[in-house]
Amino acid sequence: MPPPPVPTNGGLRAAVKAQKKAIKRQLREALAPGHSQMDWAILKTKGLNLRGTENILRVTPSTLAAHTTKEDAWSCFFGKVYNLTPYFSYHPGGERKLLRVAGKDGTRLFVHSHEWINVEAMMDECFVGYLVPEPERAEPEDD
Ligand code: HEM
Repeated sequence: MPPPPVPTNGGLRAAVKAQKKAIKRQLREALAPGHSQMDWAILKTKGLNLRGTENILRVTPSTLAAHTTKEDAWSCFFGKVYNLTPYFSYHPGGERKLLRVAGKDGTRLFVHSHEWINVEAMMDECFVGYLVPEPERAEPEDD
């Protein structure tokens, strides 16, 4: 097989720039010690209430939209709503990516980034409830 083409000067510069950018991102989003996926799995076995609610709820889009801060972030994946807050510091893709989907349906971005990840299994202890449509408003009655 012939060797790969040597990049021209411009191509090389672009490659180095992309590499530096990737390293910067990795450093910025490095997980703190004790925050690996194994640590997350262990945390889930501790019997803590990670969902932050007592019962499984029916969540409307407007209720979902009220949970947008890092301290209180809900998102929906494949029709199921999860409390993201406990997972922020464990997410290998960084906290900012999770915050992007807080308060809304994150399925599209989730699938775009890693469709192979089993969100149901990883976030089972953070399951808040099912996304349901807004209740229909009663029409005012004519006299
Ligand atoms: C609760 C939902 C989520 C869970 C459980 C989750 C879990 C994970 C896991 C386990 C990885 C590591 C994958 C690997 O090493 O192969 C990862 C990486 C990543 N995640 Fe997520 N994720 C979630 C939501 C999201 C969302 C909504 C986005 C985008 C907005 C996102 C973007 C990314 C990116 C870009 C990476 C790659 C990081 C890298 O390789 O440097 N994730 N996520």
